Amino acid sequence: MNSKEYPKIGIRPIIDGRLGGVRESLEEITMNMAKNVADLFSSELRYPNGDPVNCVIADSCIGGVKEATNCAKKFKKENVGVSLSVTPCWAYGTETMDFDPHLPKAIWGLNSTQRPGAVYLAATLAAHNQKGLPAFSIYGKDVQDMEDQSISEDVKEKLLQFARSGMAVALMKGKSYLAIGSVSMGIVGSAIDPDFFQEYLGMRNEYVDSTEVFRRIEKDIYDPEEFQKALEWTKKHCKEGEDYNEEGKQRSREEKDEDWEFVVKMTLIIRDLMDGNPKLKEMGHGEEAFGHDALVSGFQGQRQWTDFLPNGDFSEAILNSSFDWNGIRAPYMVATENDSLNGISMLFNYLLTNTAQIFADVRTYWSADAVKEVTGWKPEGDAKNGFIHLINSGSATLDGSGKMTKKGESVLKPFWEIEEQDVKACLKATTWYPANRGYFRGGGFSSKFLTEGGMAVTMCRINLVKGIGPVLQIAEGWTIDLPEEVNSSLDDRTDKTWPTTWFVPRLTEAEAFRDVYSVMYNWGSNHGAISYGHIGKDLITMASMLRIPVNMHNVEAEKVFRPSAWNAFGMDNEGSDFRACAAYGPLYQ
Ligand SMILES: C[C@H](O)[C@@H](O)[C@@H](O)C(=O)CO
Ligand SMILES: [Mn+2]
Repeated sequence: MNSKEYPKIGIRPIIDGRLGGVRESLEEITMNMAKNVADLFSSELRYPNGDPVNCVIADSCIGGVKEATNCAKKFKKENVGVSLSVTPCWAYGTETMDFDPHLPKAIWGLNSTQRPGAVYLAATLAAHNQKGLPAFSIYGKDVQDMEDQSISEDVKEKLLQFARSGMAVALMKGKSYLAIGSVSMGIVGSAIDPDFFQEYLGMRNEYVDSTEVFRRIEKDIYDPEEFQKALEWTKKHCKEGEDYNEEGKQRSREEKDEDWEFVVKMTLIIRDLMDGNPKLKEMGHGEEAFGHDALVSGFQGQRQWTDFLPNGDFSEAILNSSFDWNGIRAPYMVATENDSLNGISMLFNYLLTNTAQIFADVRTYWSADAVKEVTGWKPEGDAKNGFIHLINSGSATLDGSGKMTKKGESVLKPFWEIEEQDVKACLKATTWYPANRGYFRGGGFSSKFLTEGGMAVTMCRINLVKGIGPVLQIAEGWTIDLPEEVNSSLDDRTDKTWPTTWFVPRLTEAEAFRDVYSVMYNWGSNHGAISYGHIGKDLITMASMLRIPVNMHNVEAEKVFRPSAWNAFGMDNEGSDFRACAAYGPLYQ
């Protein structure tokens, strides 16, 4: 996507409008605050295509309503999706405030006592709160001279947390979730709730029956040259594993070769359904060339498709990875089992980090005693309190093997930081086993890797709860390594042809994080979306922008950053989150 098409961050320099000395003395300082923040955002934040985030500054400082409305017009024209007001001085709250009900907004009032920047901040936040337009408050801890135009570390952190989360909100607006197929095995997340998408995320829902994938395979509605290139790459880099199906259930070599061709075609077609492909227009398929403008999709697969056709695991895994036959590229967000709520959870993580995502069943809690009982090994170190087995066939990115490195550490990274050796290492760590024919009667292949331990990760999940609406749950923690024989023993008890991640959440005093068992027990669904890094604070900030309450998290209290209005809903932060979200209702209602 061309970065000009992405939403921008709008910056509003707010000034005391009194001419005859006051305003004149502040013009340069105020405009410089805006320019410095714009430089910060463009240097620190990237769009999903890797380009620096674009900022738009109002044409003039805003001292009154006329300049405020001029700025609003400019922001609309420039596709501004996030709004930040900055000021070193007093100004007139309701005359200068940002009135747009859909723009995530914040105000930075400089803590410099020569002029009352903090007073403007408080006065205007009061206006925002009274008018039901919640805004984030940014105010530095230490007084700085007005002439000191640097951005202190604590202010920088808040500005970036706000901007990352606001940009994620803006990037979702107007884009689609594409459901390919419908409900998978009674998984309620694959029964799309269009009101959630429309009212909370500002997103559209697109639907195609799975037969559309089949039609395009049958009618060769995909790029034949790319198919050949993709098949060659797949044969060379995607090593097939042993067939663990019992004798009578194994597909012949010929059938497996046909399956490889089939799943490669599925991959091209699912991508084209999401993004479109101009090549299809050249081939005379003008309508198919458009695609469905989907930022995220879900493939039902089970059961009707997989009961007679090769499964979607190859397609989901490759599309979720940051590379394919065309080289290193941004990952696609594709949910297996068409679990749209886990697809959105993956999308939240992705838009906040620009890294590929692991889709997993939250499959098993292993207590230390149970591990000792089964393997003879008494868990120690990070595993001593037990751990959770995250595993699902299909949508786990191959980046999730943790074979990419940065300064010698296992990481997942934005595609523009990935190097060829990272790709090779991930492919080498992945084996593609013939699909379990008990589950996948139609055959296909499942990706298998074991995630490297020692990575900070965050698992999240959106759940829809009758009477509340959407709630978000978040568990920060780490991946862990188990001794080889312990890993094999536990993994072999499950589905050894699927990707495995051993996960330990950070434990806290909170009930749901009292121990590892409680995290599993309180998880609201069979699935979770796992991102590299501890990104819980950004998820919490973003959720508050969307008015989605967070029902469970283990993020340190000092990192929780929500609109100032939330404070008015009580002193218990987590309870006030629910009360505020209920009071404001969905962002796009
Ligand atoms: C193959 C199996 O049906 C799996 O798809 C099943 O265990 C799930 O992943 C359920 O979420
Ligand atoms: Mn699953």
